[in-house]
Amino acid sequence: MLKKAKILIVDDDPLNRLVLEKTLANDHEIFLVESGEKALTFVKSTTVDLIILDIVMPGINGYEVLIQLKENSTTHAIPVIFISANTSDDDEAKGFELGAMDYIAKPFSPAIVRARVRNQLLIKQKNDLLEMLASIDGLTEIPNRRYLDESLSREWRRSRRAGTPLSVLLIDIDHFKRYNDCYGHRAGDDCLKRVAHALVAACERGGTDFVARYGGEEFAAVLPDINQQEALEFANKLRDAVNALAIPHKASLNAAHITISIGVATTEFGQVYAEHILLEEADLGLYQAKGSGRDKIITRVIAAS
Ligand SMILES: Nc1nc2c(ncn2[C@@H]2O[C@H](COP(=O)(O)OP(=O)(O)OP(=O)(O)O)[C@@H](O)[C@H]2O)c(=O)[nH]1
Repeated sequence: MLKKAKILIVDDDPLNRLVLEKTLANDHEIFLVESGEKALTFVKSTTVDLIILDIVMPGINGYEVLIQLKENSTTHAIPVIFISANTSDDDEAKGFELGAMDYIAKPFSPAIVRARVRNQLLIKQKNDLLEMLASIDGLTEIPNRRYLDESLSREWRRSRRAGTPLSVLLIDIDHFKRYNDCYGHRAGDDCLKRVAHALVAACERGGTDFVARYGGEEFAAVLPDINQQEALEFANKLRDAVNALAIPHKASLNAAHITISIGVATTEFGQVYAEHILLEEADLGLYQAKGSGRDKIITRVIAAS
């Protein structure tokens, strides 16, 4: 049995909103808004399981709403069903190309709307589960590189489009080979887990900030809307969190405990022409942090390109 799903209905026609609400309110929790702008504002503060979206509306239309939902890491996975009186093949094809899950023609049959909504909610439940399993690193149980790469790609597109800052951090445990050699691989695994959990716990903004395991003893973070100074503060917090663990590392050449080095790359106005540039710059910063003694943070701002 499905738990009551939250469904957002976006339609400028009050009668359509009313009929859709009556059609679905028995089985689901319904929210109604009359414009694309209000829909985008609503999903910033409320998590919904499905959106039923009209296409032709005053202000931004349904296609544009969908584009913006797809570009945002917290809303990109919400299934969208278009509901429209525009029923040409081209309209429908455009909706699917933009990522809509279904397309219902107006006037609609309540029974068909209910059935299609139920189908999409079942698909979403299964997708969420698969997505979660595919995005988690097996050892540390934090997001993996796949999750990070997808998130970076999305956030880079958003930053470029909106001209907003975006920062990327690459974080590497110092002298970890020596740790493995000294304490054994199993202790190395435990150390990786402890560091991973400390990094995750240091992320405060919940949904938007996260730390992923990037590979081996390397971690990474994607920070939307974060400029160089804020990224540096964030990196300092991560470094402090790992230092606070005080994991003994007698084979380290720079401290008596486990430390991390961090490279930070920032685009202040979304002017980076490819997402891999951010990772390359962060990697360069990390290389410099290692070269300047480890347990260090080096930030790099990417100029217009
Ligand atoms: N225990 C354990 N070790 C790992 C894992 N993944 C990578 N490593 C080890 O991490 C070590 C990384 O070594 P290097 O790349 O030489 O870097 P480092 O010793 O940390 O030196 P610097 O980065 O220069 O401070 C290697 O010995 C890898 O075997 C893992 O999942 N578990």
